[in-house]
Amino acid sequence: MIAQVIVDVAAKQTDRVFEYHIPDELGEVEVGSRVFVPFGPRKVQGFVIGLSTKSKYQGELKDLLLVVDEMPPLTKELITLSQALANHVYSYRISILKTMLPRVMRANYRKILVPVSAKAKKLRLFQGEPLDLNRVTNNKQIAEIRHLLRSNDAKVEYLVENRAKVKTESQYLLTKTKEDYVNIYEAIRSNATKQKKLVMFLIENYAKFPLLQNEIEQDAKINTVSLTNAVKKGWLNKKQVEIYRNPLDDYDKDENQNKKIILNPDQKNALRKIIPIINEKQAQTFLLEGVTGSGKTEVYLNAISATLKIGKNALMLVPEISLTPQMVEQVKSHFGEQVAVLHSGLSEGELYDEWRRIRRGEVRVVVGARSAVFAPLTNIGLIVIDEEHESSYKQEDNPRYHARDVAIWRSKYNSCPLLLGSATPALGSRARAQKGVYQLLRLPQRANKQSLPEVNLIDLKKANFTGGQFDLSVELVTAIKNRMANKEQVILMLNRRGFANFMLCRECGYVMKCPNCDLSLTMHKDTQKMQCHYCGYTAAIPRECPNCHSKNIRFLGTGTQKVMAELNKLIPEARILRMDVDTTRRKGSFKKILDAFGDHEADILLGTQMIAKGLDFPNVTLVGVINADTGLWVPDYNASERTFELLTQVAGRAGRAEKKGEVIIQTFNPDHYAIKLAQTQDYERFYQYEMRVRHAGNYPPYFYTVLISVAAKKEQNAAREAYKIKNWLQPQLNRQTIVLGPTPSAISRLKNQYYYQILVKYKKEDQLNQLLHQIQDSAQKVKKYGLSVYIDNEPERIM
Ligand SMILES: Nc1ncnc2c1ncn2[C@@H]1O[C@H](COP(=O)(O)OP(=O)(O)OP(=O)(O)O)[C@@H](O)[C@H]1O
Ligand SMILES: [Zn+2]
Ligand SMILES: [Zn+2]
Repeated sequence: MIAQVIVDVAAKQTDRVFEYHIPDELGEVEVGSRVFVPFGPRKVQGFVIGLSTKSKYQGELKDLLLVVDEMPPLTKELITLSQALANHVYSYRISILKTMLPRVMRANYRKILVPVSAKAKKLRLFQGEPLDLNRVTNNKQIAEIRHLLRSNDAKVEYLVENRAKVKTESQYLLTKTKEDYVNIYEAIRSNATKQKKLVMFLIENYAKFPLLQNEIEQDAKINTVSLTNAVKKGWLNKKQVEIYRNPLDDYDKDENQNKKIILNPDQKNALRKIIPIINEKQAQTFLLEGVTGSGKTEVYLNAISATLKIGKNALMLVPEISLTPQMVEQVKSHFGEQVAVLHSGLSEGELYDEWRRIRRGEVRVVVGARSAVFAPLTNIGLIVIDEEHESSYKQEDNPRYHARDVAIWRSKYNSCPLLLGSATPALGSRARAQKGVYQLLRLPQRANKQSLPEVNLIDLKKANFTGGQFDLSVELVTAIKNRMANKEQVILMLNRRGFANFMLCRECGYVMKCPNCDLSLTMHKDTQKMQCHYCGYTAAIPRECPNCHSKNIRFLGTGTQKVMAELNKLIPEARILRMDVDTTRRKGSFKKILDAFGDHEADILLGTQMIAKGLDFPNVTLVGVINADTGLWVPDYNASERTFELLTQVAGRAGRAEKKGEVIIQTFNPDHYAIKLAQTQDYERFYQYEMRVRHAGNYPPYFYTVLISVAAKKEQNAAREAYKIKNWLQPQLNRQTIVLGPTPSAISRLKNQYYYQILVKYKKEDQLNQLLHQIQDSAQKVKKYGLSVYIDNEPERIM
């Protein structure tokens, strides 16, 4: 047999199928397997994407060396998907295949130097074993290595290091009959109490065996020494077994179980449309547009139940799952052990375990963040995407895929419905529903008939502030105090989008910037450093202007820490929880903070955008937005959409149960339509308005867009190459197609690279895909000049 392999070398020349002969001793090799193959002078990893009996290749095929995993990590579906996606997102197929694996399984290559000649083997350099080249730093050694390589006394090899470790534990098995153990028990000296205890345990728990070490130790307070002795005496056998780490151990399983929910008529209506399509196994996409607190989750859960009922499995995506432990708890309490969870908050081991449970067909429901769209789940009968408008569903790095597009592909492949849900659908999704491509379902009211909260706008240009800072208006502070007097809770959001805490000199206007990037440095109080958010560069906080040495410098902008200090001063009795990137860095900290807030251990939850979505706390009656505007001036065509969506979502956290909610939004632009329409939380009106804006500007969803970015160390090289691309591309496109640029990106320099970009807006271009692939291919050839070209299909950000 012959294996068709995609090798793990990301380059144009290798972005194709290579054939290898499968030697008999490897047995049957399946499609989807990870393999190890000789490739030129090296050995590399690859994926088997097909099998054949004949080859067109004239010469003799090399042998496949080994199969890495017991079970092929990728399914046939995922192999097929990888091809379609590579074409769509202008990525090498190997990059896609690797993206489909959990992080832990993406092999690390270790370069090692292996002695060849007898002379080399005796060298001190090797000390009897190959040398790890990644560890070599000293110049003398490097010279010696070069010399050995040139004289062919040594060669470089690549070792694949699989980081994923299976967790094992000791398991004990019985060796004798129950009667035997009784006899043994009788024979033990009466003062050997530990032995007696152990054997009695074996007799009493005879039917429960085999048992894991910690099960025995926990149950019977029998220690390891006793167990080891028992094995020596032949009373027990011991072996190592594989166990799964359970990431949901710390979730309270029946928290929601007592809450019996009777579906309201809108929810029932939605399900009446969805369930027949699940049963008929049709690839229909639904858009569930339901206001905040309308009970979309309940619709998802019922649809998943219906899917399981017909013997099919369900895949559910949520944005950054660690942000919504509430959602995970609900799914878990409904479907219990049949659920696997995949997200970046898990440890590598936990992720690997969950992933294997899915691959082995041991679970029926998968919940996860963006990359879970590649879960190796089979027999899929329903895909759900919650908060489908979330921009985190688009991966910003190569491969630049959108989870929604992948879900649509899988829905077609599996012939099953896709259910998208949001209170603020992406404009493009809503437009597709308008055209009938998706079926629109609406939940226009909150689940319990409670009205949406009332929203007040505070004009920051005229506001009265309390305290010495310009962060908190009198109205907002008064409202917080009122709510606290009622023992109700408050969510305060500080918008960090397009925003920084930077240093400005009031004498000469100097702004402290990163020497590598074109960005101002952000001040971090906790680390006492000025930091670049893109490359990580840090510098000390200056006491005087680095430019003119004036002491008259200011740190502008506000941060959660500063607001927290301010609140502590103004309302000393307030208990405040802070939630931002700094307080949530450690695993599990999200859940801790949210649990504490849910248990009313604090009055105020103060956080960045991460608290805007999905939270459901019945006791929250006031939501305050400290600064609504920062995102409005980001130079992106969708800045208004993002702002409307964020404000509507965060407003929706207030008054979700019996008590009525109130929202206060502080803004410099109370007349901007995105803010005014967020005040009424009227998505449909925003949709109508924004569609006209997009139409006038020839923007999506009226046009498709592709962004071509060119990066180089020297600015003129990036610009020159960008013009070359445009001049080559434009004459080959239709007249109505718009090609904008090249322009320097809004952030034109990042990590010492200059960026120029071209935006192509088009309605119909049959050749474009092929032309872009050509651009990508020729970019490979000029790579030696330090140029790189990125192609982003339907970019979420044009900066
Ligand atoms: N039929 C119902 N009757 C009473 N309460 C319900 C019903 N359906 C859902 N709920 C409750 O309403 C609250 C809001 O529901 P859910 O969190 O699903 O809203 P949502 O639509 O996802 O909102 P958001 O978009 O703001 O996240 C929850 O506490 C839920 O338990
Ligand atoms: Zn930088
Ligand atoms: Zn200065």
